[in-house]
Amino acid sequence: MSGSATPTPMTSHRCGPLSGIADVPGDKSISHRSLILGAMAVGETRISGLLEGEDVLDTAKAMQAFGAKVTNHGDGHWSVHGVGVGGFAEPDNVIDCGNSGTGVRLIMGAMATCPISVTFTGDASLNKRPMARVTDPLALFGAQSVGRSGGRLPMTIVGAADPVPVRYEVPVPSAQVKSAVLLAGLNAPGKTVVVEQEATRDHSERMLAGFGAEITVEDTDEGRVITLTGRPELKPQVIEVPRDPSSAAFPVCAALIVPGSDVLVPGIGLNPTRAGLFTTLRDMGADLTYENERIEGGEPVADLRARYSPNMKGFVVPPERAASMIDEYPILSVVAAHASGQTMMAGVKELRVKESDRIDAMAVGLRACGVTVDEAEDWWAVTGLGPEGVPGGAICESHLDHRIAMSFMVLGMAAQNPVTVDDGSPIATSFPIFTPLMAALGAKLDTQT
Ligand SMILES: O=C(O)C1=C[C@@H](OP(=O)(O)O)[C@@H](O)[C@H](O)C1
Ligand SMILES: C=C(OP(=O)(O)O)C(=O)O
Repeated sequence: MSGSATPTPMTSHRCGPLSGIADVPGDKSISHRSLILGAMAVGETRISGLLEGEDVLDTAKAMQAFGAKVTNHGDGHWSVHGVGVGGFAEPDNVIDCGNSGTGVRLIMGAMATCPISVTFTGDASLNKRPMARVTDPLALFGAQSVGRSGGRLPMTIVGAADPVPVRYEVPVPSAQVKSAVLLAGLNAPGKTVVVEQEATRDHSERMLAGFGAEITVEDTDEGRVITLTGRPELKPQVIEVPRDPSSAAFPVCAALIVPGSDVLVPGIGLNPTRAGLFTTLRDMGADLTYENERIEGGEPVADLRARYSPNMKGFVVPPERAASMIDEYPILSVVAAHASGQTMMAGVKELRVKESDRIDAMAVGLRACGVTVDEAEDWWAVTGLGPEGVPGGAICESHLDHRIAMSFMVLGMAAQNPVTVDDGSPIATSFPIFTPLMAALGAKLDTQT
């Protein structure tokens, strides 16, 4: 669990060129889903390349509490002996999902159509995040929930003893909500239909099909319509988790802004529902190339090569691209501070309900480092200072948010004065090897323990 009682300040100093190969860890979204679907299959799912970040480890513990046998064989190799759809046992203690919105929301979906009662909690960040977006559709299946005011954790969900399938139009662009409904639909007899207006990451759809569920996806006038037939017997899988594009974003963006850099980030998934940042960086004029493009496990994959890019221009990021790069706006704002002109990021109010209010967290820290940022509820704009870089020299708050902490560490690599975050410990939730990986490329990071 992140957010230890003792915060760990971290400082990033201006560094020389970054160079080398950055082997980033496994994809967080796919890692959570591998464990959860593995726990809902009958037999043993084997997983390699699992992200061993705190968020995913909390999901592994939860699956064990529901009766699945989860084994860590070392070096990213895990196995999950599943209990079958509808086979979750009632945990005998509270399920603590730490810092993870994905973990808690997907697990709520998976248990909501089982006749068990489960209390969920998380850290100070997760316990502030909205859960009604998930408990509202789960109520349609017959699940009941009682939480703190505003639909916050800690929260108890009483799963439906006699679930009914539902049709649900997701009101916010959220893969977590979509996935919670689909996972609940697994144990409802008949067809559960989810409609989304904007395509969000489609790992649940792809993986459900891989585990043998009957699932169809149609693009229609009313949106993307996903139809799942309940009560399948899920077949255990052998899963190789691809490397996480959201983690790749940090060495890629650092290389673009640190003079003289040339970094290769191999084996990154370029699923169009995840690759919006890389498209945007190229639109801004970044020297970012896709090498050795290939298909792996049915997904487009490439080695990303990022070189110092002093001529990047400010850009209006199309709002319809937001879902495909939702976790990457904090690090994009750091690149935008090094472009010439303004970068406008609109249609992004979801950023306000992540591990922190990410618009506010970045805006306050960037301003303290000498960057002009304008913002409203649904948009923000960064005025770039060009390749000279930013003054820096501030202590920025990470608000228990790994992406904010890593973004400010990257800012410091090219800033005129060191940049400090008050607490770097949340980085371990998604990218536990961030510090040694960046240091091996040439970054100068100090952790005060
Ligand atoms: O489904 C997922 O794995 C995720 C969905 C996104 O959240 P939302 O569904 O809230 O947009 C994203 O921010 C999160 O890091 C992972
Ligand atoms: C938003 C994120 O994660 P989660 O919602 O799972 O906490 C993230 O990793 O950027």
